[in-house]
Amino acid sequence: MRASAEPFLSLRGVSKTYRTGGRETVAVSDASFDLGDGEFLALVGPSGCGKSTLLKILAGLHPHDGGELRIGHAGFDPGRDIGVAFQAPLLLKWRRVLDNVMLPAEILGLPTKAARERARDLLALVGLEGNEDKYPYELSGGMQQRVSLARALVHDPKLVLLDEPFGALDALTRERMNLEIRRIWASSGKTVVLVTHGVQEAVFCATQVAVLTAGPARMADHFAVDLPEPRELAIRNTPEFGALARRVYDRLGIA
Ligand SMILES: Nc1ncnc2c1ncn2[C@@H]1O[C@H](COP(=O)(O)OP(=O)(O)OP(=O)(O)O)[C@@H](O)[C@H]1O
Repeated sequence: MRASAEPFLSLRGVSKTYRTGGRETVAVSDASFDLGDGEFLALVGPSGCGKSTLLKILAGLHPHDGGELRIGHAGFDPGRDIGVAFQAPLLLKWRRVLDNVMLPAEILGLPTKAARERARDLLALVGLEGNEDKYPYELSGGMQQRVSLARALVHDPKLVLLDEPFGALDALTRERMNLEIRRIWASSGKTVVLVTHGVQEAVFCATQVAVLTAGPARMADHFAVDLPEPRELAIRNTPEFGALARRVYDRLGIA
């Protein structure tokens, strides 16, 4: 692990209750954990357990209404240093693929030439070389999701928040993207938080796994994944991997 003395992320008793139409929904209760610099955290759990809500709190899109949250070190700028990719790709349909990827760099006023080069490199990295001038409607759902992943990285953020970014991909592309996101993570030193329903994906990708359960939403477990690096897909067949995956299934009450 690459944790420094002061954690990059620190949550203590973070909670969030939605109040709509006279109804209250406890989406997150008592989320407490530390995450070191350059760690890769997977938030895993069933639908409705509050994973997306927790990610949106980290992204600064939703306020939390209880507990304490600290992100980044001195000089960390949430507007500049966070990259987010959501379940839905949310591309602008009137902009070509390259211009969609460029969007955060434009908003932040980063030098155009360097940003365009980086956008092209990222599109190649996610397997979309040659699609730069297409419009989103010309791409499959999985390709659109990969554009949104490239867009989340274009401004070189320190913290990357990924909400089920591989959900719409076929199984083979999903495995390839798991390897790619690990490669990007390993070579960049970024801190990554990945929301997923996939137990195997969580254990394969992450250095830390947090298990959330629904009804009521709460954190059921949080552990380090001490598997050797770099990881290849075959690691999923080892007893060590199997034991960690079983631990998650147990916490989720899946026999
Ligand atoms: N904007 C909102 N207003 C009211 N309730 C909400 C809102 N967003 C989420 N919820 C509720 O909060 C709970 C947690 O939702 P959340 O989307 O965080 O779960 P999730 O674990 O990400 O689910 P999924 O895996 O299906 O995306 C659910 O009961 C959901 O209905």
